[in-house]
Amino acid sequence: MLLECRNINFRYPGNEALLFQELSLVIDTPGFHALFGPSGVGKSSLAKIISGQLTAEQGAVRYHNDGRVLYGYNLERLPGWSSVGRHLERVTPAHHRSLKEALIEAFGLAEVMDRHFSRLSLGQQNRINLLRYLVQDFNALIMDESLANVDEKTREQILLTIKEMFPDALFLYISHNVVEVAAFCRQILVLRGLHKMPRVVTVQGQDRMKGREIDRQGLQQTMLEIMNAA
Ligand SMILES: Nc1ncnc2c1ncn2[C@@H]1O[C@H](COP(=O)(O)OP(=O)(O)OP(=O)(O)O)[C@@H](O)[C@H]1O
Repeated sequence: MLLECRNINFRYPGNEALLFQELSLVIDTPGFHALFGPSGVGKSSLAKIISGQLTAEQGAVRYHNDGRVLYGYNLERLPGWSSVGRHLERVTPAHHRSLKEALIEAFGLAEVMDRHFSRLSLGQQNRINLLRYLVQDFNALIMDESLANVDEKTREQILLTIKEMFPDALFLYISHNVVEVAAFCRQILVLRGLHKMPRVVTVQGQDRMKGREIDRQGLQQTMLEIMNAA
Protein backbone atom coordinates (compact mmCIF):
# COMPACT_ATOMS: atom_id res chain seq x y z
CA MET A 1 0.00 0.00 0.00
CA LEU A 2 1.34 3.42 -0.99
CA LEU A 3 -1.73 5.55 -0.37
CA GLU A 4 -4.94 4.54 1.34
CA CYS A 5 -8.17 6.37 2.11
CA ARG A 6 -10.32 4.33 4.42
CA ASN A 7 -14.02 4.98 5.15
CA ILE A 8 -13.83 8.73 4.64
CA ASN A 9 -16.86 10.79 5.66
CA PHE A 10 -16.72 14.44 4.71
CA ARG A 11 -19.10 17.39 4.40
CA TYR A 12 -18.38 21.09 3.99
CA PRO A 13 -19.26 23.25 7.02
CA GLY A 14 -22.85 24.41 6.86
CA ASN A 15 -23.87 21.61 4.50
CA GLU A 16 -26.20 18.95 5.74
CA ALA A 17 -25.36 16.42 3.08
CA LEU A 18 -22.16 14.42 3.12
CA LEU A 19 -19.97 14.79 0.03
CA PHE A 20 -18.20 11.50 0.84
CA GLN A 21 -19.69 8.65 2.80
CA GLU A 22 -17.44 5.73 3.72
CA LEU A 23 -15.24 6.43 0.71
CA SER A 24 -12.26 4.10 0.39
CA LEU A 25 -9.47 3.73 -2.16
CA VAL A 26 -6.00 2.22 -2.33
CA ILE A 27 -3.04 2.99 -4.60
CA ASP A 28 -0.32 0.35 -4.50
CA THR A 29 2.27 1.58 -6.99
CA PRO A 30 4.16 4.79 -7.82
CA GLY A 31 3.70 6.48 -11.20
CA PHE A 32 0.81 8.38 -12.75
CA HIS A 33 -2.69 7.72 -11.46
CA ALA A 34 -5.68 9.76 -12.57
CA LEU A 35 -8.60 10.99 -10.50
CA PHE A 36 -11.36 11.31 -13.04
CA GLY A 37 -15.06 12.09 -12.81
CA PRO A 38 -17.80 14.58 -13.62
CA SER A 39 -17.58 18.20 -12.58
CA GLY A 40 -18.64 18.71 -8.95
CA VAL A 41 -18.28 15.05 -7.95
CA GLY A 42 -15.55 15.90 -5.42
CA LYS A 43 -12.13 15.37 -7.03
CA SER A 44 -10.56 18.58 -5.68
CA SER A 45 -12.16 18.04 -2.28
CA LEU A 46 -10.75 14.52 -2.09
CA ALA A 47 -7.35 15.82 -3.22
CA LYS A 48 -7.41 18.35 -0.36
CA ILE A 49 -8.33 15.65 2.14
CA ILE A 50 -5.47 13.45 0.91
CA SER A 51 -2.98 16.34 1.15
CA GLY A 52 -4.23 17.40 4.58
CA GLN A 53 -5.79 20.75 3.57
CA LEU A 54 -9.24 19.49 4.56
CA THR A 55 -10.02 17.15 7.42
CA ALA A 56 -12.44 14.26 7.17
CA GLU A 57 -15.13 13.88 9.85
CA GLN A 58 -14.40 10.21 9.96
CA GLY A 59 -11.98 7.75 8.40
CA ALA A 60 -8.25 7.86 7.71
CA VAL A 61 -5.75 8.78 5.02
CA ARG A 62 -2.46 6.93 5.20
CA TYR A 63 0.59 7.47 3.05
CA HIS A 64 3.40 4.92 3.13
CA ASN A 65 6.03 5.88 5.76
CA ASP A 66 4.26 9.24 6.31
CA GLY A 67 5.73 10.56 3.03
CA ARG A 68 5.24 14.17 1.96
CA VAL A 69 2.15 14.76 -0.16
CA LEU A 70 1.89 18.08 -2.06
CA TYR A 71 -1.17 19.53 -3.76
CA GLY A 72 -0.85 21.86 -6.76
CA TYR A 73 -3.75 23.30 -8.74
CA ASN A 74 -4.10 25.43 -11.80
CA LEU A 75 -5.54 28.60 -10.27
CA GLU A 76 -2.64 29.31 -7.91
CA ARG A 77 -0.98 32.67 -8.42
CA LEU A 78 2.51 33.87 -7.50
CA PRO A 79 2.98 37.37 -6.01
CA GLY A 80 4.37 40.07 -8.27
CA TRP A 81 7.28 41.31 -6.13
CA SER A 82 9.91 39.40 -8.10
CA SER A 83 10.51 37.52 -11.33
CA VAL A 84 9.37 33.92 -11.67
CA GLY A 85 13.05 32.90 -11.83
CA ARG A 86 13.61 34.39 -8.35
CA HIS A 87 10.47 32.72 -7.01
CA LEU A 88 11.69 29.35 -8.25
CA GLU A 89 15.14 29.92 -6.73
CA ARG A 90 13.54 30.59 -3.33
CA VAL A 91 11.61 27.32 -3.22
CA THR A 92 14.33 25.10 -4.71
CA PRO A 93 16.53 23.30 -2.17
CA ALA A 94 20.27 23.42 -3.04
CA HIS A 95 20.35 19.73 -3.95
CA HIS A 96 17.67 20.26 -6.63
CA ARG A 97 19.25 23.16 -8.55
CA SER A 98 20.20 21.06 -11.55
CA LEU A 99 16.77 19.40 -11.48
CA LYS A 100 15.20 22.86 -11.64
CA GLU A 101 17.30 23.82 -14.68
CA ALA A 102 16.41 20.57 -16.45
CA LEU A 103 12.70 21.11 -15.77
CA ILE A 104 12.80 24.74 -16.98
CA GLU A 105 14.31 23.50 -20.24
CA ALA A 106 11.91 20.57 -20.64
CA PHE A 107 8.86 22.74 -19.86
CA GLY A 108 9.91 25.36 -22.44
CA LEU A 109 10.14 28.14 -19.84
CA ALA A 110 13.74 29.37 -20.18
CA GLU A 111 12.78 32.62 -21.90
CA VAL A 112 10.25 33.70 -19.23
CA MET A 113 12.47 33.44 -16.14
CA ASP A 114 13.02 37.23 -15.95
CA ARG A 115 9.33 38.03 -16.31
CA HIS A 116 6.71 38.60 -13.61
CA PHE A 117 4.01 36.00 -13.08
CA SER A 118 1.08 38.26 -13.98
CA ARG A 119 2.70 38.98 -17.36
CA LEU A 120 2.68 35.34 -18.42
CA SER A 121 0.05 33.47 -20.41
CA LEU A 122 -2.23 31.11 -18.46
CA GLY A 123 -0.40 28.09 -19.86
CA GLN A 124 2.97 29.55 -18.83
CA GLN A 125 1.64 30.38 -15.36
CA ASN A 126 0.38 26.84 -14.91
CA ARG A 127 3.73 25.35 -15.98
CA ILE A 128 5.57 27.61 -13.50
CA ASN A 129 3.16 26.55 -10.74
CA LEU A 130 3.71 22.88 -11.50
CA LEU A 131 7.47 23.34 -11.66
CA ARG A 132 7.59 24.99 -8.27
CA TYR A 133 6.16 21.81 -6.72
CA LEU A 134 8.38 19.45 -8.68
CA VAL A 135 11.58 21.10 -7.40
CA GLN A 136 10.57 20.51 -3.77
CA ASP A 137 11.09 17.29 -1.83
CA PHE A 138 7.95 15.18 -2.12
CA ASN A 139 6.77 11.59 -2.24
CA ALA A 140 3.42 12.27 -3.84
CA LEU A 141 2.17 15.20 -5.87
CA ILE A 142 -1.45 15.88 -6.70
CA MET A 143 -1.72 17.74 -10.01
CA ASP A 144 -5.21 19.30 -10.05
CA GLU A 145 -5.77 20.49 -13.64
CA SER A 146 -2.13 21.58 -13.49
CA LEU A 147 -1.68 21.54 -17.26
CA ALA A 148 -4.85 23.46 -18.13
CA ASN A 149 -4.32 25.98 -20.96
CA VAL A 150 -1.16 24.20 -22.10
CA ASP A 151 -1.21 22.97 -25.70
CA GLU A 152 -1.48 19.25 -26.30
CA LYS A 153 2.03 18.67 -27.66
CA THR A 154 3.69 20.51 -24.75
CA ARG A 155 1.47 18.68 -22.24
CA GLU A 156 2.55 15.38 -23.74
CA GLN A 157 6.22 16.33 -23.51
CA ILE A 158 5.80 17.48 -19.90
CA LEU A 159 3.98 14.33 -18.80
CA LEU A 160 6.59 12.06 -20.42
CA THR A 161 9.42 14.09 -18.86
CA ILE A 162 7.90 13.93 -15.37
CA LYS A 163 7.37 10.19 -15.67
CA GLU A 164 10.99 9.73 -16.72
CA MET A 165 12.49 12.05 -14.09
CA PHE A 166 10.41 10.93 -11.08
CA PRO A 167 9.98 7.16 -11.44
CA ASP A 168 9.55 6.56 -7.69
CA ALA A 169 7.04 9.29 -6.91
CA LEU A 170 3.26 8.94 -6.87
CA PHE A 171 1.29 11.39 -9.01
CA LEU A 172 -2.44 11.87 -8.75
CA TYR A 173 -3.46 13.62 -11.94
CA ILE A 174 -6.86 15.34 -12.00
CA SER A 175 -8.07 16.07 -15.51
CA HIS A 176 -11.25 15.98 -17.60
CA ASN A 177 -9.29 14.87 -20.66
CA VAL A 178 -10.27 11.23 -21.09
CA VAL A 179 -7.80 10.56 -23.93
CA GLU A 180 -4.93 11.93 -21.89
CA VAL A 181 -5.69 10.07 -18.67
CA ALA A 182 -6.27 6.83 -20.61
CA ALA A 183 -2.97 7.18 -22.49
CA PHE A 184 -0.62 8.42 -19.77
CA CYS A 185 -1.91 7.01 -16.52
CA ARG A 186 -1.24 3.62 -15.06
CA GLN A 187 -4.58 3.57 -13.28
CA ILE A 188 -7.63 5.77 -13.58
CA LEU A 189 -9.65 6.12 -10.37
CA VAL A 190 -13.12 7.06 -11.56
CA LEU A 191 -14.96 8.97 -8.83
CA ARG A 192 -18.70 8.50 -9.24
CA GLY A 193 -21.76 10.34 -7.91
CA LEU A 194 -22.83 10.02 -4.27
CA HIS A 195 -25.53 7.47 -4.94
CA LYS A 196 -23.44 5.14 -7.07
CA MET A 197 -21.81 2.11 -5.55
CA PRO A 198 -18.94 1.50 -5.48
CA ARG A 199 -18.01 5.16 -5.26
CA VAL A 200 -14.59 4.63 -6.89
CA VAL A 201 -13.97 2.30 -9.84
CA THR A 202 -10.39 1.62 -10.97
CA VAL A 203 -9.56 1.22 -14.67
CA GLN A 204 -6.14 0.12 -15.93
CA GLY A 205 -4.57 2.77 -18.20
CA GLN A 206 -2.00 2.55 -21.01
CA ASP A 207 0.80 4.17 -18.93
CA ARG A 208 2.60 5.62 -21.95
CA MET A 209 6.35 6.20 -21.49
CA LYS A 210 8.97 8.10 -23.52
CA GLY A 211 10.00 6.20 -26.66
CA ARG A 212 7.15 3.72 -26.41
CA GLU A 213 4.35 3.80 -28.96
CA ILE A 214 0.78 3.64 -27.75
CA ASP A 215 -1.44 0.69 -28.65
CA ARG A 216 -4.41 2.39 -30.38
CA GLN A 217 -6.80 -0.45 -29.78
CA GLY A 218 -5.83 -0.67 -26.09
CA LEU A 219 -6.33 3.09 -25.76
CA GLN A 220 -9.84 2.89 -27.23
CA GLN A 221 -10.68 0.06 -24.86
CA THR A 222 -9.41 2.01 -21.82
CA MET A 223 -11.41 5.09 -22.83
CA LEU A 224 -14.52 2.98 -23.19
CA GLU A 225 -14.02 1.46 -19.74
CA ILE A 226 -13.55 4.91 -18.19
CA MET A 227 -16.71 6.27 -19.82
CA ASN A 228 -18.69 3.20 -18.76
CA ALA A 229 -17.47 3.54 -15.19
CA ALA A 230 -18.21 7.28 -14.89
N1 LIG B 1 -15.52 25.53 0.09
C1 LIG B 1 -16.66 24.88 -0.21
N2 LIG B 1 -17.74 25.00 0.56
C2 LIG B 1 -18.90 24.35 0.29
N3 LIG B 1 -19.04 23.51 -0.74
C3 LIG B 1 -17.98 23.34 -1.56
C4 LIG B 1 -16.73 24.00 -1.33
N4 LIG B 1 -15.86 23.63 -2.31
C5 LIG B 1 -16.53 22.77 -3.10
N5 LIG B 1 -17.80 22.60 -2.65
C6 LIG B 1 -18.82 21.71 -3.24
O1 LIG B 1 -18.34 20.37 -3.14
C7 LIG B 1 -18.67 19.65 -4.32
C8 LIG B 1 -17.41 19.04 -4.92
O2 LIG B 1 -16.56 20.11 -5.37
P1 LIG B 1 -15.12 19.79 -5.97
O3 LIG B 1 -14.49 21.10 -6.30
O4 LIG B 1 -14.40 18.88 -5.06
O5 LIG B 1 -15.52 18.99 -7.31
P2 LIG B 1 -14.63 18.57 -8.56
O6 LIG B 1 -15.00 17.16 -8.89
O7 LIG B 1 -13.20 18.86 -8.30
O8 LIG B 1 -15.22 19.54 -9.69
P3 LIG B 1 -14.56 20.17 -11.03
O9 LIG B 1 -14.27 19.01 -11.94
O10 LIG B 1 -15.66 21.05 -11.54
O11 LIG B 1 -13.34 20.94 -10.61
C9 LIG B 1 -19.40 20.62 -5.25
O12 LIG B 1 -20.79 20.41 -5.12
C10 LIG B 1 -19.02 21.99 -4.71
O13 LIG B 1 -20.04 22.91 -4.93
